[in-house]
Amino acid sequence: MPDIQATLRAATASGVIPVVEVEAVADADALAEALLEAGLGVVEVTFRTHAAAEIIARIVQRHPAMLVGAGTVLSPADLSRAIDAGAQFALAPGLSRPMLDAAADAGFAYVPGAMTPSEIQAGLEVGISTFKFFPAMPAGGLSFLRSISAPFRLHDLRFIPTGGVSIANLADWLGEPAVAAVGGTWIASRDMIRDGDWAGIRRNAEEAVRLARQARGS
Ligand SMILES: O=C(O)C(=O)C[C@H](O)[C@H](O)COP(=O)(O)O
Repeated sequence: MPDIQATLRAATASGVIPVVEVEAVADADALAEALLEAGLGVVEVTFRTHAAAEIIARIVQRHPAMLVGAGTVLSPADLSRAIDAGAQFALAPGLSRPMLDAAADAGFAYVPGAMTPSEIQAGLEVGISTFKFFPAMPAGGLSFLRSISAPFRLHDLRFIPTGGVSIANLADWLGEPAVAAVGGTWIASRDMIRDGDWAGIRRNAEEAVRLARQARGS
């Protein structure tokens, strides 16, 4: 099992993580290709469709350049399915004790959601310092994130804001040192995937990569 911190560094290296809901296994290849062609080597495949585990397995097997995260992982059973499918990391919108325990037992890179100081503390207690910040915009945006993370300044927290993130605010988020990457469905929305709009997905991904590079001065 690769080092958890190294996996999370790789997953956040581009600054952008597309969050996808894929219904049809047949769409996995075209989606992965569109993202990879745009220079995005990471994707979060959410367990919001019954095909999620199969889609993860397919991308892992056929597109080794892609780092595949399992998203919306809400139970230890989902986590096992994600790991068996070959996912390299897992994320959730929230945080729960059974999930923290299951991920620790598996030694697996798990990014729970946090939008309260209590959730941050619960993660820190088990050695987790990278959190999804969800729902980022409705919760109060960057100023809210700065406020809740301020007391934890000695803990080197890293956040992945999702929920209302888009090209309109991506640069603001990535300008914040505690933000490791942003995530969102806008790059490859459910409708775009269903309609097979691979060109549109590639364009969105290219734009996100370009803006993220600009924002980070890289
Ligand atoms: O399912 C998860 O694991 C989540 O944490 C939630 C997602 O990241 C958001 O649903 C993305 O939100 P939008 O980009 O505004 O559509």
